[in-house]
Amino acid sequence: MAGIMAENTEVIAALYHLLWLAILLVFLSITYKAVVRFVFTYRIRQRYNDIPHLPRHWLAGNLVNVGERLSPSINAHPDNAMQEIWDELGQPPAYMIDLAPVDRAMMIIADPTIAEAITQPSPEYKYSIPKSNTLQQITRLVGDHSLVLIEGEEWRIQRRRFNKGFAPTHLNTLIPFVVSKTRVFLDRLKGYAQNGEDFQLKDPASDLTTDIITQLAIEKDFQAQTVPEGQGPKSTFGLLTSIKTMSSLTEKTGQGFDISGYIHPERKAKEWIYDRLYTKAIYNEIINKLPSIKQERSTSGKKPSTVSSAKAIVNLALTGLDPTPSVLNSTVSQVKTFLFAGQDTTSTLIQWMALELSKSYPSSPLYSDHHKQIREHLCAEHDAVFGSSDPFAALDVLSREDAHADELLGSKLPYTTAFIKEALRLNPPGGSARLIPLSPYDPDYPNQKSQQPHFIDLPAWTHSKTGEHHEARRIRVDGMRLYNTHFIIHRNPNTWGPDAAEFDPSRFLDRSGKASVDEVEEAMNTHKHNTPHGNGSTSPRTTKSATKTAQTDLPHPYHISTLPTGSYRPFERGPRTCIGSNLAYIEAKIVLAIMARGFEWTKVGLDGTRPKPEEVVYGGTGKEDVKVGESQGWRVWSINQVTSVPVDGMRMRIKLRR
Ligand code: HEM
Repeated sequence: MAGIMAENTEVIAALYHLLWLAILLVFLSITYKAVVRFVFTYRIRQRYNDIPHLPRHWLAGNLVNVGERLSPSINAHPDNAMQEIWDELGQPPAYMIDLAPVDRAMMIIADPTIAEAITQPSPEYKYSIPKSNTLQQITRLVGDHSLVLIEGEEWRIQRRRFNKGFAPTHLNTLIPFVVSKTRVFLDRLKGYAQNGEDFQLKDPASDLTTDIITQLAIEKDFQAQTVPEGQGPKSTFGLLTSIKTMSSLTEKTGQGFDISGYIHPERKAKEWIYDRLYTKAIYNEIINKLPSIKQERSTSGKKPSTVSSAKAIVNLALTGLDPTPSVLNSTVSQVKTFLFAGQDTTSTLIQWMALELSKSYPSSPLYSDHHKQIREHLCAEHDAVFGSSDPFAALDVLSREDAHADELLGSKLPYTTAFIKEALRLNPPGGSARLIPLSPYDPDYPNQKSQQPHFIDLPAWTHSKTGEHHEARRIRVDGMRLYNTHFIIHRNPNTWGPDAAEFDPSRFLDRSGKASVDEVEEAMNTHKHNTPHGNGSTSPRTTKSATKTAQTDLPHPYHISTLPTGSYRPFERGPRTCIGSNLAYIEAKIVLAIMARGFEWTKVGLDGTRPKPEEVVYGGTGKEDVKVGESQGWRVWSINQVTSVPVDGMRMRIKLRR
């Protein structure tokens, strides 16, 4: 008995010591982390003083004064608050938000030359400065091997594998399918016109883009436009519902601090379940395709000689490869990426285009003669190319085999293209966030100890309010997140001129206003291969900021061809440019060809006619629309739903025009 007691005492004493040891280890680890954080904060406070910024608290930096403006309760995309701060700071080329000790500092970029410098290759960063780790928040949505997330050689190999699926030669084979799906979209619009009820354009537009991207990616027609909600792929656990749910559950970066996002177990569980369902469904679709891909190979004995002989992007990407687990995993990630990236972005573009059309009708409170002229130009071009007898003739013409639809869409619609470009300029659905590890030691990147300091050139600028001049200077940026804020870059009056906030497609037309779009593209890409300097420095070749050459015969004084390189970048530029831009243009051109001539658009609610109190107001803010609308000057603004989307789903009422 005494022996057992003694043994127990020893065990208890040993456990007691272990407990103390554990407490000591936890204490040391917390102390170590606190010291690292302290040093990190100290460095941040020392390093970036040369970059314009709002006043900083000695301990909390900009956490409070910027955090208040980014609060999720404001229900606006962070780009809006960032533009507000930029204005307040006098519109500098870039400014800093200091989030230490909670997070690293962030640079908000408004100047195209800086944006260009960080997205072009350099000796240090072969495929441009790496993406920010904040993007990891979309990992479940797009898969961990997604093109959007991966870096280095892995990225290069994957991009090469999938580029062919988005090449114009391949996309052109898809035009008949896009046209046939746009017919279904047209039928839905006609339905809304007939019943005269308000609707959110986001619904038919995102169903259309879903139908197109699922076909292109995995050759699967889910008939998103006709399947009723709650059935088939739109049932509770259906594939289309899974994508939407995954997207809505994704944490929104840059949206201030929201504790519910971190501790919501129900949300985490839901995310896990839908991720499993979604990934499995995509995986099965790919597995089911393997026999036909093999068949294609064995019948031809070699790879298909033209990309057009195989339609789905996965077919193209898997042809000639052994379907090893790693190949299949990365393919699943890319398909998830395409389904996500191919839907909301293009649907959002369609919605903003409709808003601009609505301003051309006297019923709109935002009516202007300028908008009416723009619509007339647009319709005249459609009359000339597709014939004037039927407003929907574009769909018939484009489906005729002898029509050379690719040429029509490629170069015969310069005004339409300019209209689309302008809609994307004012309302870019995304931006690009990059990150350079802190030198010489970064707590999040311990393997990067030997890295050199990294500098970029901040061009000279004049404070928009005080008129104070600031000389150009080199600023140190390692350790920072660098955010190319397309929303600000595209609306920067120092680049785009005093009417930067106005919708005007002539910025993208040539002298005659009729030239082929290729010429405009050429002008835009003149400095395409602009490579930054080495030695840990990123410095663009073009440093002029809105330096205007006297080109009075251009249709717009701030014509795209006169602007600094990289002023226009809705799809981002450099190696990590969007893979789907050609597809987005094809879709937008076909849709615009029926929206402009076929319907009279009336915006309802925000930016349009004010609803009566008893009317149901729906959209991102629900019945709050009216209240929030008042505070925001009754304009449609964008909110953060992974990409930037119109707050009210673009609520419209339409009539058939002819
Ligand atoms: C109006 C439509 C679209 C806009 C404005 C747009 C915009 C962008 C932007 C700004 C990026 C860079 C993101 C970053 O740097 O983190 C990007 C990348 C990407 N986009 Fe798009 N996108 C559009 C449509 C599409 C479509 C239709 C697809 C595919 C089906 C697509 C697939 C991708 C992919 C895979 C990437 C990553 C490319 C890489 O890093 O190699 N996008 N897009």
